[in-house]
Amino acid sequence: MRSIVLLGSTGSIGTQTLDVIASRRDQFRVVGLSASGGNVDLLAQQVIDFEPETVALARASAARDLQRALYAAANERGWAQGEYHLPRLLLGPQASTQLAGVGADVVLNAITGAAGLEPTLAALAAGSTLALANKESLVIGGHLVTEAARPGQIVPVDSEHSAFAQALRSGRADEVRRLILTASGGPFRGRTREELVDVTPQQAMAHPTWDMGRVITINSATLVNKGLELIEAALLYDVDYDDITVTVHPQSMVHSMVEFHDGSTIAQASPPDMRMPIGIALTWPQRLEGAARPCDWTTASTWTFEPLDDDTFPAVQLARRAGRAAGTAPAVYNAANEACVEAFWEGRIGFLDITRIVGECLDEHLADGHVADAELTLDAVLAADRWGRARATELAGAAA
Ligand SMILES: NC(=O)C1=CN([C@@H]2O[C@H](COP(=O)(O)OP(=O)(O)OC[C@H]3O[C@@H](n4cnc5c(N)ncnc54)[C@H](OP(=O)(O)O)[C@@H]3O)[C@@H](O)[C@H]2O)C=CC1
Ligand SMILES: CC(=O)[C@@H](O)[C@H](O)COP(=O)(O)O
Ligand SMILES: [Mn+2]
Repeated sequence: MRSIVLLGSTGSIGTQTLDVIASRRDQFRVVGLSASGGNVDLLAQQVIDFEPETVALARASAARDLQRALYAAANERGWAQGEYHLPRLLLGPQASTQLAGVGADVVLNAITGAAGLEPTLAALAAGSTLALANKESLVIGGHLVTEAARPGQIVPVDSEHSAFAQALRSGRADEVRRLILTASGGPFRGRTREELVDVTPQQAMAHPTWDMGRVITINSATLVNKGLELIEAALLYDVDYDDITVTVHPQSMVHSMVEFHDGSTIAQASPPDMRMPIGIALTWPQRLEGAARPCDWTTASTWTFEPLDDDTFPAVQLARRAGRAAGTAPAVYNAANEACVEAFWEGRIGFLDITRIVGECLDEHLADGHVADAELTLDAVLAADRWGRARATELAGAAA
């Protein structure tokens, strides 16, 4: 029986993780759940269903709402007070970090954004296996995260990196020639820049193959998600940026590939369903039987691959720059993007402004304020994160 702490339990990855666990109570015990406090009704249902010992809420003011929601959810099931479980509550901005550090067998970090960094470090320090969906924490933390981990302690949940981990088992590290990172291309694949000027957040949310949270869905539309994944791959598998190729594969059936030095390419394929990578991350290195449906070979289908249009979607090139510069550059890339996604969502900037502002922030940071990789500290990452957000918000204001 593995004990699981699930951070970000009310989100897209969080709910799918609980879906995987729900039918396998003999294998997994949920000991902790965390959320920001934005959806206490769902969190209350999860508490009643999974009976975690501890619940962490980033917004302390949501605690009372959670207690009310728990009472209402129990009432709905006809339970009186005392008949349902009341977890210990951790409250405030550090609550998920405290929960991540309790020493569960597996901490699955499915928080969105840079807020996942300290929980990631706490899970590693506590010796837990870190099932990592929150790619931002690895990207911005860089070697602070990889060096805090013992070999194999970080298991990727991100579908592409799960594919790499699975394919890499086909050969030795010194037999790998390059990684091929697949991208769906997002909802605007094939469009020109002129055709992207007026696109709306609603159009950007129409991902062709995956149903995901807001930030990652907008990031898929700009290709910033692929930029983050490029840095994630370089850090996880210690591969040079020159040896990672991005290819657009609109069907999202092949989740990524590894090319070996004998000319062989090993691909991992399955329908776009996160329960597969979530399942294998919870039981790595074993596979979790029945985690998701396999490919259907009874009907005709076509899988296509095409080069990325870097002129229309500059996010991957910007990430290559940030990743190569390392140090605090990836933190600025991510923070500026998070601020821009919010500004785009609120109608303060246009779609093309997102990568334009991220690029400008990166240029300014590299010219002045960049902390090199050798000098990187947690404080430097957090300062770069604050600076990137503030500067991007300023530039977004000027664009409005
Ligand atoms: N969705 C997907 O298919 C995939 C997602 N990922 C990655 O997984 C992560 C989560 O994505 P996704 O599930 O889509 O996101 P969602 O927006 O759907 O969910 C985010 C979750 O994080 C919680 N949260 C947000 N801020 C905080 C905080 N400061 N402290 C604690 N909890 C917080 C939210 O709580 P609340 O509801 O209370 O606001 C919610 O539970 C991201 O890093 C994403 O890039 C990677 C691959 C695929
Ligand atoms: C499911 C998953 O891992 C997402 O990160 C997915 O990759 C998004 O798709 P694209 O960024 O390729 O559009
Ligand atoms: Mn992915």
